[in-house]
Amino acid sequence: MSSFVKGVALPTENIDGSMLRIAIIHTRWNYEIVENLVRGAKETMISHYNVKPENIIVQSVSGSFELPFAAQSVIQSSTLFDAVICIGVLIKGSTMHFEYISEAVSQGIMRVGLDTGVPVIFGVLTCLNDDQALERAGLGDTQKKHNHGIDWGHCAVEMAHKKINWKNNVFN
Ligand SMILES: Nc1c(NC[C@H](O)[C@H](O)[C@H](O)CO)[nH]c(=O)[nH]c1=O
Ligand SMILES: CC(=O)[C@@H](O)COP(=O)(O)O
Repeated sequence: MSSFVKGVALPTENIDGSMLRIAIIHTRWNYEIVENLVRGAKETMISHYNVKPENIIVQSVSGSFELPFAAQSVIQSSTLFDAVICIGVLIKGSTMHFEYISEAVSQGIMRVGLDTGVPVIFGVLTCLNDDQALERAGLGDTQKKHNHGIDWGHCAVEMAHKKINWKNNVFN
């Protein structure tokens, strides 16, 4: 059995997030799981990068299919956001609904980021059963559990920081 642990290495540079403004848009579908993912992202940005709690705007929508529209609408508001994190949990049921939403949401979220120029983080779990979702939100009772919301918090701050640097031709 491989000892390789799947996961993401943290950014190498020290990032000061104290001036960043981040939006988190989450679903109310599977909210017990979503709630922990949101918590992980928020706490990571605050504790690791000094993002101010008042600069983290949290909005909810019904389900994951609404996330791309919500992200676009929030970005087009008069508030300038440095990054947006879309958080949802899709759990396969007995129809093809899961497959259609998963594809539409992933393509939609990517398109909003590319169209607007604001980093939009894909924080949607696409799970085949409840246990997969619980494990990836740091819940449940397996040793492998890990809250991916933490990863998304790191990613949002890094992409916001790099977007600003790259715009100013800083490539350190
Ligand atoms: N089954 C799940 C959904 N379904 C709802 C859709 O996302 C959408 O809200 C509805 O079709 C109205 O447009 N959403 C999730 O986030 N997770 C699910 O497991
Ligand atoms: C992801 C979904 O839409 C899914 O949970 C819906 O369940 P079903 O396919 O049984 O209607």
